[in-house]
Amino acid sequence: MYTFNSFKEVIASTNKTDWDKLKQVMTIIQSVQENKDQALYDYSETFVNVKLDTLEVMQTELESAYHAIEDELRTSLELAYQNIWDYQQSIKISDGKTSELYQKVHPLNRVGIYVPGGTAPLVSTVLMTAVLAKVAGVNEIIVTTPPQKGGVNQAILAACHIAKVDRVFQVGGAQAIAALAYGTESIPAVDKIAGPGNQYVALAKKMVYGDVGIDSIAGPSEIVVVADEDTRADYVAYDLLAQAEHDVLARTFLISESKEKLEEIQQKVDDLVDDQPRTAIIKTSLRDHHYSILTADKEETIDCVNTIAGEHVSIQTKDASSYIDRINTAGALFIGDYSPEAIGDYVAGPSHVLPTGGTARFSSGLTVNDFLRTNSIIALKEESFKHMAPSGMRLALEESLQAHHDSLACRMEENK
Ligand SMILES: NC(=O)c1ccc[n+]([C@@H]2O[C@H](COP(=O)([O-])OP(=O)(O)OC[C@H]3O[C@@H](n4cnc5c(N)ncnc54)[C@H](O)[C@@H]3O)[C@@H](O)[C@H]2O)c1
Ligand SMILES: N[C@H](CO)Cc1c[nH]c[nH+]1
Ligand SMILES: [Zn+2]
Repeated sequence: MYTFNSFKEVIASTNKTDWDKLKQVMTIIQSVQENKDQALYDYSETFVNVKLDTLEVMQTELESAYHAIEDELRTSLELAYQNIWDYQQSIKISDGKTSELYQKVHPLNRVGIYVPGGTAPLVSTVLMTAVLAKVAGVNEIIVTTPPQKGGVNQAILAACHIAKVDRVFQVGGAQAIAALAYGTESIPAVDKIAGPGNQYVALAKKMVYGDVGIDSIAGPSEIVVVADEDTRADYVAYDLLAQAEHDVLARTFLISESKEKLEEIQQKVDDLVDDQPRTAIIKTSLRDHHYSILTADKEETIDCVNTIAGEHVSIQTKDASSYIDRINTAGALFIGDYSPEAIGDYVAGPSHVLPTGGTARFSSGLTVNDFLRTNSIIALKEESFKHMAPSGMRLALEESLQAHHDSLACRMEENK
């Protein structure tokens, strides 16, 4: 158990780039740039032991998968689809009011979406990304997801059909990010890559950024839970297990001003962990990346949450709503007993693709607006120009940029 002071040193040292892993990822990216499709076939054999005949999944397979999955699964996907669509539509930015100065919004042309599938097929991620691109009006949506023995997961394909994804490729890891960034014989280069993934995917996105757009660093999952003396220990325990089961690198943070509650929750986690099918992953994650922090008071609790800048922050105290205005670095904030993080993973509406590793200090969760770009419009009338230009001319002289000055001055002189 940490105090906030002892924890501060730990958190400062954990959010650093793993340079050795980054070098491995760089080798993969360079290999895809040089050998294109062949590198993708080779990495499929190396990393997932699958010998592929083709990289692309046909559209007809998406439709067949949609009809083949269980009715209950199809209905669940469709409910999630609708909630995601409605929420994203409600937050979509639009053109500024037309005047002499305003902003115009344009959908991106072609985007690549990464759907994780290493240790679990993240069906929900298809909807939490592609639907947003669709609401934005993106012209072409390309999904990549790791190859699987026996073919790509049927529910992932069905979700791609529901979201009207244009093309699907069975390519995973850093090699998928490289293919989307630079293109291969089969996979066209995209304008922006979005979607979460493990450390290799996250590092690859970081490396290709600039040659292509990325959404954020959405790496191994994290949760920060705040509990008080009345919090349900079983609820919190399951919430911690739910994030720990994503990855051995997943991080879980539990904060309370009550030492007894921290101990009770810890005991509950210990009691439940062996019943989970992914117990090996969970135990490693908890052993290496679980932090239980005892804080002195509410101010310190808030300071601690903001310092972590976690992907998910779940407030399960009696005064949960009072935290909303005070937490300013959460990827997403979950308030009260009936907003568990897992409801956000699947069906609430906001995307579950969120920044990790402290990057929520400066990045936001994925939204429809990540698939739009804006440009400003400057369409001045003569009168407005003539009002502004003398100041511009003076500033140009201050910068020793005579041609800038003259570009304005010649228009001041015209039609005098
Ligand atoms: N932050 C978010 O928004 C968010 C959302 C959903 C999931 N996630 C995270 O996504 C991740 C999914 O991870 P996953 O592993 O199950 O699937 P993944 O699809 O992200 O990665 C699997 C691929 O990683 C590559 N890989 C595996 N081991 C490698 C190695 N040693 N060297 C190079 N490449 C290697 C392989 O190509 C493999 O196919 C988890 O970390 C989860 O927490 C994050
Ligand atoms: N919790 C993950 C984001 O960290 C998203 C997810 C998808 N499926 C289940 N969970
Ligand atoms: Zn999850």
